[in-house]
Amino acid sequence: MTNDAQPEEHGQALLPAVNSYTEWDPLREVVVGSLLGGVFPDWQDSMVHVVPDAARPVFQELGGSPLPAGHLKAAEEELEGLVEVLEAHGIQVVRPDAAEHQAPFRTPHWSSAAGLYAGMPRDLLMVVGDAIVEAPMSWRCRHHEVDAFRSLIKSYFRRGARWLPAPRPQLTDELYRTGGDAGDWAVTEFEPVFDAADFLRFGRDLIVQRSHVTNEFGIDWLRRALGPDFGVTVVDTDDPHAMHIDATIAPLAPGKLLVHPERYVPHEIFDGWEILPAPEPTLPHDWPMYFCSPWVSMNVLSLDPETVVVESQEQPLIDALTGWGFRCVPVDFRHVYSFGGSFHCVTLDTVREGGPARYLSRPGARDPRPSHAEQEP
Ligand SMILES: NC(=[NH2+])NCCC[C@H](N)C(=O)O
Repeated sequence: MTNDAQPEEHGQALLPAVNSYTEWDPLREVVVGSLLGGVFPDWQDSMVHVVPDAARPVFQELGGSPLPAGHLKAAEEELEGLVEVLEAHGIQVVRPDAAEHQAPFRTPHWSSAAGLYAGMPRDLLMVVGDAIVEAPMSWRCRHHEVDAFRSLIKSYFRRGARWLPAPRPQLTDELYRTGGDAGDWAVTEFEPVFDAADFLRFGRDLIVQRSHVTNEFGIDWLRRALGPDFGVTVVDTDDPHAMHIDATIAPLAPGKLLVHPERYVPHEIFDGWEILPAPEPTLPHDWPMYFCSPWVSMNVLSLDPETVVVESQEQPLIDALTGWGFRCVPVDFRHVYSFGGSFHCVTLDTVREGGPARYLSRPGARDPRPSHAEQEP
């Protein structure tokens, strides 16, 4: 495992340093996050919409404190296990730099008691073709999360990748909606914000959900930054805690969509795709889950259109995927679940085979809404 792999090292076909257009093409290189030194996030009221109820007092009381050492150590060992499995499949694995997540920081407008971790690159970064996009994340504690990945991004840039950092968000109080009606989003249209994990890539089309961390302004910014070669379509989901689409929809191969049976809302863009409802997760009800729901069971990672990395104890999902014709690669990951995600969340696929093909039913699909987000009154 090196942090400076050369494209020609990817085996038979020469591929650019960064090349990834879908969630399923054969994987050649991937970033795997690290939870080392991770801390509980400094509480912001906007988190109330997405943090599991049981975790709220923990965040409010322990914001900025280290994540529980024993559980974190087990999670880091599971991440190492994932790295070994990926390398055994001939996939190049690169990791982020160590970072001082406990360090407090401030801007002229606000301060944060600490950062968070470098465990979920999917939330922060997105690869679209040969471009690495840095997301303007709305949680203040994540404002410097990219620092742990910057040496990797600079290395990819030096080897020919495009680098698209979104406008650095101000994250002033005007961005956050406190209180309001149940249907209101936690973030206003004050400035462009999104988490990269609210998007999924289908070749020339991306889909995205509006969420408590992704606003229309952010979706508009990305649509314009990617230009006319890519369509960006907003799809609805039925998740009151909406943050990150990859535990609601998981494209596994061309025409095969794994979905959360309640959160998934049918959309014409998936016409012709086989919709595969994920079975109930098997996580014990008393398992510590600080950041997300047990439905991260469906947050799988495709190594190629036939092969999927699945949590080893999610037997109903393994059986279902096997029945749908996939080869499942089981990896222990329940301790990682506790800190916010699973295989798709903790990875960033920087090199996959394949190119900008069309897979969705409205070629060049675009959201018919106006080309810019209306400003909030
Ligand atoms: N990229 C991620 N961290 N995805 C995690 C999605 C978790 C989702 N909000 C849930 O609670 O089910």
